[in-house]
Amino acid sequence: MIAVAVTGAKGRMGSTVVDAVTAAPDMELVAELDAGDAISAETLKGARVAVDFSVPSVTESNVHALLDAGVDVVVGTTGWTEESYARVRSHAEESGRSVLIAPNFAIGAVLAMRFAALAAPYFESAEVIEMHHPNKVDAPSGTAAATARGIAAARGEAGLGPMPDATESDPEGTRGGRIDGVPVHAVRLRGLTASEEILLGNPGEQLVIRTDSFDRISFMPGVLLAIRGIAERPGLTIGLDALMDL
Ligand SMILES: NC(=O)c1ccc[n+]([C@@H]2O[C@H](COP(=O)([O-])OP(=O)(O)OC[C@H]3O[C@@H](n4cnc5c(N)ncnc54)[C@H](O)[C@@H]3O)[C@@H](O)[C@H]2O)c1
Ligand SMILES: O=C(O)C1=N[C@H](C(=O)O)CCC1
Repeated sequence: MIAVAVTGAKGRMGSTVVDAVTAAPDMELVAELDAGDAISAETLKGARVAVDFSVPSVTESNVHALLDAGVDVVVGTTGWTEESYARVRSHAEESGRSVLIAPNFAIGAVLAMRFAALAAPYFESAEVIEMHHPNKVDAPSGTAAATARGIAAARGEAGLGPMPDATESDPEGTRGGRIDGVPVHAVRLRGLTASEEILLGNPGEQLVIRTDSFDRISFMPGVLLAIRGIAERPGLTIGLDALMDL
Protein backbone atom coordinates (compact mmCIF):
# COMPACT_ATOMS: atom_id res chain seq x y z
CA MET A 1 0.00 0.00 0.00
CA ILE A 2 1.21 3.51 -0.81
CA ALA A 3 0.52 5.88 2.09
CA VAL A 4 -0.64 9.21 0.62
CA ALA A 5 -1.14 12.70 2.07
CA VAL A 6 -3.00 15.53 0.29
CA THR A 7 -2.24 19.22 0.78
CA GLY A 8 -5.03 21.55 -0.33
CA ALA A 9 -7.35 18.69 0.63
CA LYS A 10 -10.43 20.91 1.05
CA GLY A 11 -10.20 22.44 -2.43
CA ARG A 12 -11.94 21.45 -5.67
CA MET A 13 -9.02 19.32 -6.83
CA GLY A 14 -7.72 18.27 -3.41
CA SER A 15 -11.09 16.86 -2.34
CA THR A 16 -11.37 14.94 -5.64
CA VAL A 17 -7.88 13.49 -5.04
CA VAL A 18 -8.92 12.50 -1.50
CA ASP A 19 -11.84 10.52 -2.98
CA ALA A 20 -9.68 8.94 -5.73
CA VAL A 21 -6.92 7.86 -3.33
CA THR A 22 -9.49 6.51 -0.86
CA ALA A 23 -11.01 4.40 -3.66
CA ALA A 24 -7.65 3.13 -5.01
CA PRO A 25 -7.02 -0.47 -3.89
CA ASP A 26 -3.25 0.00 -3.59
CA MET A 27 -3.30 3.31 -1.66
CA GLU A 28 -4.11 4.47 1.83
CA LEU A 29 -5.06 8.08 2.55
CA VAL A 30 -3.22 8.97 5.77
CA ALA A 31 -3.38 12.79 5.97
CA GLU A 32 -5.55 15.65 4.66
CA LEU A 33 -3.96 19.08 5.15
CA ASP A 34 -5.19 22.49 4.08
CA ALA A 35 -4.44 26.17 4.77
CA GLY A 36 -3.28 26.72 8.35
CA ASP A 37 -2.13 23.13 8.91
CA ALA A 38 1.59 22.63 9.61
CA ILE A 39 3.50 20.35 7.24
CA SER A 40 5.77 18.02 9.23
CA ALA A 41 6.58 14.33 9.62
CA GLU A 42 4.03 14.26 12.45
CA THR A 43 1.13 15.78 10.50
CA LEU A 44 1.93 13.67 7.41
CA LYS A 45 1.33 10.54 9.53
CA GLY A 46 3.68 8.15 7.73
CA ALA A 47 2.86 9.25 4.17
CA ARG A 48 5.31 8.15 1.47
CA VAL A 49 3.86 10.45 -1.20
CA ALA A 50 2.16 13.83 -0.80
CA VAL A 51 -0.08 15.34 -3.49
CA ASP A 52 -0.25 19.15 -3.56
CA PHE A 53 -3.25 20.92 -5.10
CA SER A 54 -3.07 24.18 -3.18
CA VAL A 55 -2.70 27.69 -4.65
CA PRO A 56 0.06 29.15 -6.84
CA SER A 57 1.26 31.54 -4.10
CA VAL A 58 2.11 28.74 -1.63
CA THR A 59 2.84 25.62 -3.68
CA GLU A 60 6.63 26.04 -3.81
CA SER A 61 6.94 26.51 -0.05
CA ASN A 62 4.68 23.49 0.49
CA VAL A 63 6.95 21.38 -1.71
CA HIS A 64 10.08 22.42 0.24
CA ALA A 65 8.31 21.63 3.53
CA LEU A 66 7.15 18.25 2.20
CA LEU A 67 10.69 17.36 1.05
CA ASP A 68 12.02 18.39 4.48
CA ALA A 69 9.41 16.10 6.04
CA GLY A 70 10.78 13.16 4.00
CA VAL A 71 8.11 12.44 1.36
CA ASP A 72 8.03 12.33 -2.44
CA VAL A 73 5.74 14.99 -3.92
CA VAL A 74 3.25 15.04 -6.80
CA VAL A 75 2.25 18.61 -7.66
CA GLY A 76 -0.72 19.72 -9.72
CA THR A 77 -0.77 23.32 -8.57
CA THR A 78 0.13 25.86 -11.25
CA GLY A 79 2.18 29.07 -11.08
CA TRP A 80 5.67 27.60 -11.49
CA THR A 81 8.57 29.50 -13.06
CA GLU A 82 12.01 28.41 -14.29
CA GLU A 83 13.44 29.82 -11.03
CA SER A 84 11.05 27.90 -8.77
CA TYR A 85 11.66 24.71 -10.78
CA ALA A 86 15.42 25.18 -10.27
CA ARG A 87 15.09 25.61 -6.50
CA VAL A 88 12.92 22.49 -6.20
CA ARG A 89 15.22 20.50 -8.50
CA SER A 90 18.20 21.29 -6.22
CA HIS A 91 16.23 20.45 -3.06
CA ALA A 92 14.94 17.14 -4.48
CA GLU A 93 18.42 16.10 -5.63
CA GLU A 94 20.03 17.07 -2.30
CA SER A 95 17.42 15.15 -0.33
CA GLY A 96 17.41 12.11 -2.65
CA ARG A 97 13.65 12.46 -3.09
CA SER A 98 11.33 12.76 -6.10
CA VAL A 99 9.07 15.61 -7.19
CA LEU A 100 6.73 15.50 -10.19
CA ILE A 101 5.10 18.76 -11.25
CA ALA A 102 2.48 18.61 -13.99
CA PRO A 103 0.30 21.47 -15.21
CA ASN A 104 -2.35 19.00 -16.33
CA PHE A 105 -3.02 15.38 -15.35
CA ALA A 106 -5.83 14.78 -17.88
CA ILE A 107 -4.65 12.26 -20.47
CA GLY A 108 -6.30 14.23 -23.29
CA ALA A 109 -4.57 17.45 -22.27
CA VAL A 110 -1.15 15.77 -22.05
CA LEU A 111 -1.68 14.33 -25.54
CA ALA A 112 -2.96 17.67 -26.88
CA MET A 113 0.25 19.37 -25.71
CA ARG A 114 2.32 16.71 -27.45
CA PHE A 115 0.23 16.86 -30.65
CA ALA A 116 0.61 20.66 -30.72
CA ALA A 117 4.39 20.43 -30.47
CA LEU A 118 4.44 17.76 -33.20
CA ALA A 119 2.31 19.88 -35.53
CA ALA A 120 3.92 23.26 -34.82
CA PRO A 121 6.83 23.03 -37.31
CA TYR A 122 4.40 22.48 -40.19
CA PHE A 123 2.27 25.64 -39.71
CA GLU A 124 2.93 29.35 -40.21
CA SER A 125 0.61 30.39 -37.36
CA ALA A 126 -0.25 28.97 -33.96
CA GLU A 127 -2.39 30.43 -31.16
CA VAL A 128 -3.64 28.95 -27.87
CA ILE A 129 -7.08 29.61 -26.35
CA GLU A 130 -7.58 28.34 -22.81
CA MET A 131 -11.08 28.35 -21.28
CA HIS A 132 -11.73 27.81 -17.59
CA HIS A 133 -14.24 28.27 -14.74
CA PRO A 134 -14.31 31.82 -13.35
CA ASN A 135 -13.05 30.74 -9.89
CA LYS A 136 -9.58 30.10 -11.31
CA VAL A 137 -7.08 32.54 -9.72
CA ASP A 138 -4.29 32.42 -12.31
CA ALA A 139 -4.09 33.27 -16.00
CA PRO A 140 -2.95 32.00 -18.35
CA SER A 141 -3.48 28.40 -17.27
CA GLY A 142 -0.39 26.35 -16.54
CA THR A 143 -1.42 24.08 -19.39
CA ALA A 144 -1.60 26.95 -21.88
CA ALA A 145 1.79 28.23 -20.78
CA ALA A 146 3.32 24.76 -21.24
CA THR A 147 1.56 24.32 -24.59
CA ALA A 148 2.86 27.65 -25.87
CA ARG A 149 6.40 26.91 -24.71
CA GLY A 150 6.27 23.52 -26.45
CA ILE A 151 5.05 25.12 -29.69
CA ALA A 152 7.73 27.82 -29.51
CA ALA A 153 10.48 25.27 -28.86
CA ALA A 154 9.34 23.11 -31.79
CA ARG A 155 9.15 26.14 -34.10
CA GLY A 156 12.61 27.24 -32.97
CA GLU A 157 14.14 23.81 -33.59
CA ALA A 158 12.57 23.82 -37.06
CA GLY A 159 14.05 27.24 -37.80
CA LEU A 160 10.70 28.99 -38.22
CA GLY A 161 10.63 32.77 -37.86
CA PRO A 162 7.95 34.98 -36.31
CA MET A 163 4.30 34.27 -37.16
CA PRO A 164 2.54 36.48 -39.70
CA ASP A 165 0.59 39.26 -37.95
CA ALA A 166 -0.09 42.68 -39.46
CA THR A 167 -1.60 44.12 -36.25
CA GLU A 168 -0.35 47.69 -35.80
CA SER A 169 -2.71 48.86 -33.08
CA ASP A 170 -4.23 46.89 -30.17
CA PRO A 171 -4.75 49.32 -27.28
CA GLU A 172 -7.05 46.91 -25.40
CA GLY A 173 -4.72 43.91 -25.65
CA THR A 174 -7.27 41.90 -27.63
CA ARG A 175 -4.54 39.95 -29.45
CA GLY A 176 -3.87 38.20 -26.14
CA GLY A 177 -0.67 37.65 -24.18
CA ARG A 178 2.54 36.24 -25.66
CA ILE A 179 4.43 33.29 -24.22
CA ASP A 180 7.72 32.76 -26.05
CA GLY A 181 6.11 34.62 -28.95
CA VAL A 182 3.00 32.41 -29.09
CA PRO A 183 -0.31 34.29 -28.60
CA VAL A 184 -2.33 32.95 -25.66
CA HIS A 185 -5.95 33.95 -24.94
CA ALA A 186 -7.66 33.24 -21.60
CA VAL A 187 -11.44 32.87 -21.27
CA ARG A 188 -13.21 32.65 -17.88
CA LEU A 189 -16.79 31.43 -18.23
CA ARG A 190 -19.36 30.09 -15.77
CA GLY A 191 -20.15 26.48 -16.62
CA LEU A 192 -16.68 25.54 -17.85
CA THR A 193 -14.20 23.32 -16.01
CA ALA A 194 -11.05 23.30 -18.19
CA SER A 195 -10.71 23.42 -21.96
CA GLU A 196 -8.02 24.36 -24.42
CA GLU A 197 -7.90 24.87 -28.17
CA ILE A 198 -4.70 25.07 -30.16
CA LEU A 199 -5.23 26.68 -33.58
CA LEU A 200 -2.62 26.08 -36.26
CA GLY A 201 -2.90 27.79 -39.63
CA ASN A 202 -1.40 27.64 -43.10
CA PRO A 203 -2.56 29.20 -46.36
CA GLY A 204 -5.93 27.56 -47.06
CA GLU A 205 -6.02 25.20 -44.07
CA GLN A 206 -6.44 25.04 -40.30
CA LEU A 207 -5.76 22.34 -37.73
CA VAL A 208 -7.62 22.61 -34.41
CA ILE A 209 -6.53 20.49 -31.44
CA ARG A 210 -9.05 20.66 -28.59
CA THR A 211 -9.14 19.09 -25.15
CA ASP A 212 -12.00 19.35 -22.62
CA SER A 213 -12.17 18.36 -18.98
CA PHE A 214 -15.88 18.33 -18.15
CA ASP A 215 -15.31 17.00 -14.63
CA ARG A 216 -12.35 16.93 -12.23
CA ILE A 217 -12.41 13.12 -12.28
CA SER A 218 -10.67 13.53 -15.68
CA PHE A 219 -7.46 14.40 -13.82
CA MET A 220 -7.53 11.40 -11.45
CA PRO A 221 -6.05 8.60 -13.61
CA GLY A 222 -3.03 10.82 -14.21
CA VAL A 223 -2.70 11.73 -10.53
CA LEU A 224 -2.84 8.04 -9.51
CA LEU A 225 -0.31 7.17 -12.24
CA ALA A 226 2.04 9.81 -10.81
CA ILE A 227 1.61 8.58 -7.23
CA ARG A 228 2.43 5.02 -8.33
CA GLY A 229 5.41 6.01 -10.50
CA ILE A 230 7.09 8.85 -8.66
CA ALA A 231 9.50 6.77 -6.53
CA GLU A 232 11.19 5.52 -9.70
CA ARG A 233 12.04 9.07 -10.85
CA PRO A 234 14.47 10.72 -8.39
CA GLY A 235 14.92 14.49 -8.68
CA LEU A 236 12.47 16.77 -10.50
CA THR A 237 10.20 15.56 -13.30
CA ILE A 238 8.09 18.11 -15.17
CA GLY A 239 4.98 16.88 -16.95
CA LEU A 240 3.03 13.63 -16.84
CA ASP A 241 4.22 12.71 -20.36
CA ALA A 242 7.47 11.47 -18.78
CA LEU A 243 5.46 8.67 -17.12
CA MET A 244 3.43 7.88 -20.22
CA ASP A 245 6.39 6.88 -22.42
CA LEU A 246 5.36 9.51 -24.98
N1 LIG B 1 -2.43 19.74 -12.80
C1 LIG B 1 -3.73 19.57 -13.05
O1 LIG B 1 -4.15 18.61 -13.71
C2 LIG B 1 -4.71 20.55 -12.48
C3 LIG B 1 -6.08 20.37 -12.62
C4 LIG B 1 -6.93 21.27 -12.02
C5 LIG B 1 -6.41 22.32 -11.28
N2 LIG B 1 -5.07 22.48 -11.19
C6 LIG B 1 -4.48 23.51 -10.36
O2 LIG B 1 -4.59 23.11 -9.00
C7 LIG B 1 -4.62 24.26 -8.17
C8 LIG B 1 -5.82 24.17 -7.25
O3 LIG B 1 -7.00 24.27 -7.99
P1 LIG B 1 -8.43 24.16 -7.28
O4 LIG B 1 -9.44 24.45 -8.31
O5 LIG B 1 -8.51 22.88 -6.51
O6 LIG B 1 -8.35 25.38 -6.24
P2 LIG B 1 -9.15 25.58 -4.87
O7 LIG B 1 -9.09 27.04 -4.58
O8 LIG B 1 -10.49 24.90 -4.95
O9 LIG B 1 -8.29 24.77 -3.80
C9 LIG B 1 -7.09 25.21 -3.26
C10 LIG B 1 -7.03 24.70 -1.83
O10 LIG B 1 -5.74 24.99 -1.32
C11 LIG B 1 -5.91 25.41 0.01
N3 LIG B 1 -4.73 26.12 0.50
C12 LIG B 1 -4.47 27.46 0.50
N4 LIG B 1 -3.29 27.69 1.09
C13 LIG B 1 -2.78 26.48 1.46
C14 LIG B 1 -1.61 26.06 2.10
N5 LIG B 1 -0.67 26.95 2.52
N6 LIG B 1 -1.41 24.74 2.30
C15 LIG B 1 -2.33 23.84 1.92
N7 LIG B 1 -3.49 24.16 1.31
C16 LIG B 1 -3.70 25.47 1.08
C17 LIG B 1 -7.19 26.24 -0.01
O11 LIG B 1 -7.72 26.44 1.30
C18 LIG B 1 -8.06 25.37 -0.89
O12 LIG B 1 -8.74 24.39 -0.12
C19 LIG B 1 -4.62 25.47 -9.11
O13 LIG B 1 -3.31 25.95 -9.26
C20 LIG B 1 -5.10 24.88 -10.42
O14 LIG B 1 -4.66 25.59 -11.54
C21 LIG B 1 -4.21 21.64 -11.78
O1 LIG C 1 -9.14 24.49 -12.83
C1 LIG C 1 -7.95 24.86 -12.93
O2 LIG C 1 -7.49 25.82 -12.28
C2 LIG C 1 -7.06 24.12 -13.84
N1 LIG C 1 -5.78 24.40 -13.79
C3 LIG C 1 -4.76 23.79 -14.58
C4 LIG C 1 -4.07 24.82 -15.44
O3 LIG C 1 -3.93 25.97 -15.03
O4 LIG C 1 -3.60 24.46 -16.53
C5 LIG C 1 -5.23 22.58 -15.34
C6 LIG C 1 -6.62 22.69 -15.82
C7 LIG C 1 -7.59 23.07 -14.72
